[in-house]
Amino acid sequence: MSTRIVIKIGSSSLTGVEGGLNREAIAYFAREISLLRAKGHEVLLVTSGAVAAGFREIGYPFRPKLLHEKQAAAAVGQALLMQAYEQAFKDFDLVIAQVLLTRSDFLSRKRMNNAGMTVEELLRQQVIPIFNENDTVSIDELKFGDNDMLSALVANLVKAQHLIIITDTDGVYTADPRKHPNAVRFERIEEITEEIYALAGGSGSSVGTGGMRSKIEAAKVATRGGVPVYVGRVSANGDLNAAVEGHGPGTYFDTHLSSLPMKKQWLGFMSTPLGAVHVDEGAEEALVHGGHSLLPVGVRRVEGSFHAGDVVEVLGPENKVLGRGIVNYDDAQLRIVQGLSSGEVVGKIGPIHRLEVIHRDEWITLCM
Ligand SMILES: Nc1ncnc2c1ncn2[C@@H]1O[C@H](COP(=O)(O)OP(=O)(O)O)[C@@H](O)[C@H]1O
Ligand SMILES: N[C@@H](CCC(=O)OP(=O)(O)O)C(=O)O
Repeated sequence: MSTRIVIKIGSSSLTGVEGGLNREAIAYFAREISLLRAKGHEVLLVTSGAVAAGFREIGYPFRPKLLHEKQAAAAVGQALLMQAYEQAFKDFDLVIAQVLLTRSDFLSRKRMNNAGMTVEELLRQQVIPIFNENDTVSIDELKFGDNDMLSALVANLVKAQHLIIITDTDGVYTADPRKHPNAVRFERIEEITEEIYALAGGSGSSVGTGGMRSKIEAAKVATRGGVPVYVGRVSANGDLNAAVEGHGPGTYFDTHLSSLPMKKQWLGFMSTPLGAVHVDEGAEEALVHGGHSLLPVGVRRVEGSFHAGDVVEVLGPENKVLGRGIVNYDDAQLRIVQGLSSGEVVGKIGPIHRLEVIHRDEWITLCM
């Protein structure tokens, strides 16, 4: 059956330690992807490597650390990267498209939906969309930084059936295998727990950015969105197909969920909360386990400045983030009604449009 597959290739798999593109690697990935296409699968690529490909060309002796230097290197490297992909895919009669996105594109549902429609059209026309972060315009606070999270958001956006994150290690180990040779690989991770987060370290190479931690964060977002994830190395003929078919030598992250509605994905993983609402134990139980809305009576404290319709984060009695929702009160109003029963609320501020602080349809739980 034809499936939709998002493949993320990290800098470490595309470039040498001293920068510059590894054209053999690109030719190899093009061949592997062409085999998936020949089987009728739809393939979308998320590629890193612009900075790594460009820094030597521009004259820097090593991968730059300053933002404007990285942006300059990426501007040079992105062109080289796409040129290399274009040549490599041409050998298989495959047409590619460049899609550069920033985190702020995902903050706006309108821009995100527009990007989604363009990508659907590219796929209809049998084109392979190749995504990267638009490094030259991204600003530090809004950067993906590495492309792991971008690949998860793209996989959710297009409702992919697989997200394959290709890196330079055979998956997730009990510790960074570069530093701990006795570390053991996880074949399957059914649930991403705090323990799994704790054992994942940063990048082990001089060209990679996020390390295993950012891959696990990305896996969490993708699996919550209903997309199963594979993390591993892909280097021999047939490896990519094996990874897609479930017998790759890396780590699989299961999902028991069907794809979340786009509105909830946006709420949970793309929106920016403008304030925080602290709730008591009863409200935590109602929101997280009961599937109920948040009422004023459960609110203990309000932080930040926001308007009705904005996104806020909700924290439990132990300051744990429980989830996010769209709030129906301005922060000033909410401070007046916090802790009040429903009858008291109307007495205090008069007739209101919606009593719930956050309606359950506009809520996503993030603590499970
Ligand atoms: N628990 C772990 N299991 C596997 N790899 C880990 C772990 N902790 C840290 N790493 C490091 O993460 C690196 C992969 O991430 P990164 O360098 O960002 O690669 P990429 O460029 O492919 O995104 C590995 O080479 C490894 O050194
Ligand atoms: N957008 C950047 C990604 C930076 C990066 O190193 O990412 P990754 O290799 O995925 O950890 C680039 O193309 O260089």
